[in-house]
Amino acid sequence: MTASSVPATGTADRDLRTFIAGLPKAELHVHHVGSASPRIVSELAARHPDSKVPTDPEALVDYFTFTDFAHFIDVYLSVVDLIRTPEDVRLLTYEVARDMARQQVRYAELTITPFSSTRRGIDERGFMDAIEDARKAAEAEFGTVLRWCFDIPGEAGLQAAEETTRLATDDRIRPEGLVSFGLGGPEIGVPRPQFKPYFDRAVAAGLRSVPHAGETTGPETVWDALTELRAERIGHGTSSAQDPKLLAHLAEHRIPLEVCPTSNIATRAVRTLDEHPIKEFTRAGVLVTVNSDDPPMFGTDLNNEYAVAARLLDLDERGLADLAKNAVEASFLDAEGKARISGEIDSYTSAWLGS
Ligand SMILES: Nc1ncnc2c1ncn2[C@@H]1O[C@H](CCC(=O)c2cccc(C(=O)O)c2)[C@@H](O)[C@H]1O
Ligand SMILES: [Zn+2]
Repeated sequence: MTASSVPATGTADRDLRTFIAGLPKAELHVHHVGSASPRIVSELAARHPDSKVPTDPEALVDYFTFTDFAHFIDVYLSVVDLIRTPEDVRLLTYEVARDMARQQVRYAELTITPFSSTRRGIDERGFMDAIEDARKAAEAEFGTVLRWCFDIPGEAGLQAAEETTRLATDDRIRPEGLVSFGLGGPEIGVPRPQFKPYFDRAVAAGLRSVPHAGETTGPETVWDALTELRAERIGHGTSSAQDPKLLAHLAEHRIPLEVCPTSNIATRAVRTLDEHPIKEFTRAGVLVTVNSDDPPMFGTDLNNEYAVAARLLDLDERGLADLAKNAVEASFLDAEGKARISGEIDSYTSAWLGS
């Protein structure tokens, strides 16, 4: 690289990052507890000083460096342990929405694991009221629309599945903002088909099926998610790239993938960004959405994930706008909500490009 090409590349990258920062966006794969910023984590850690989570935001960077997926889940659960009261839940949810609004996120489907909170003693009514209260405040004050995905922490077993399904389907407790039903945590040793009866009940109650699959195991897990759990979108789906028939199936049936590039590196599911299969997905015609998963834990945010995708997919502003519109299309918003955000994306992009 010549010395003179350095500033030119830097400028183009900066311009694209500025474009991304203002681009209206939707986020479809982001975890509630995994979105706690260093500021929120240190505030919660200070409230609960018996925890092993560092209170110093700088020390958190080391604490959030993972040796593998199992280590990530251990650290994740230590942050779950910081959330002990409905007021902690409300603070977390409201502050997460504020961070989203700063990034021009207009709509987010936030994955929440209510079982992890109810089993730690938070009253279920208090929990639901706290997330709903924060959802309404966030929409009124920041203009960010939140919807919930309740996920089963698969490794916690069928009792967790039963409890999550009850909380998601019982009209007396399920929150108004709930739209979908998921399955998270480790995949190794946690076969997807055992969760079929729970997904059947959730789908019968009107929820959309969005399990994690193919993040840490092979394409057969994605097939299981499709055939047994009736998945309408796939969380990660990274290993789908190993199975051309699966890629063709995802493309033909318009089953979107919720791709989270930096997460896959941080948990060591993929070795390097350059080896990430996102390009193979778009080449096969799969509807790709880009997401942040657990942004502060992975040292990223949604804007950075769009910049990563721009590099891996060689996208310009129009390509990035199309990527943002993929997320709107793949969302569980109604037609009017989709048209509104897509329209905003188009207006912003036209104004930016001066056309
Ligand atoms: N990249 C990710 N890929 C997958 N999942 C991810 C990712 N990021 C965040 N999660 C979240 O981690 C939770 C894991 C919780 C879990 O395994 C567990 C096991 C045993 C007991 C308990 C408990 O609470 O006592 C919890 C999942 O439910 C999911 O929401
Ligand atoms: Zn996830």
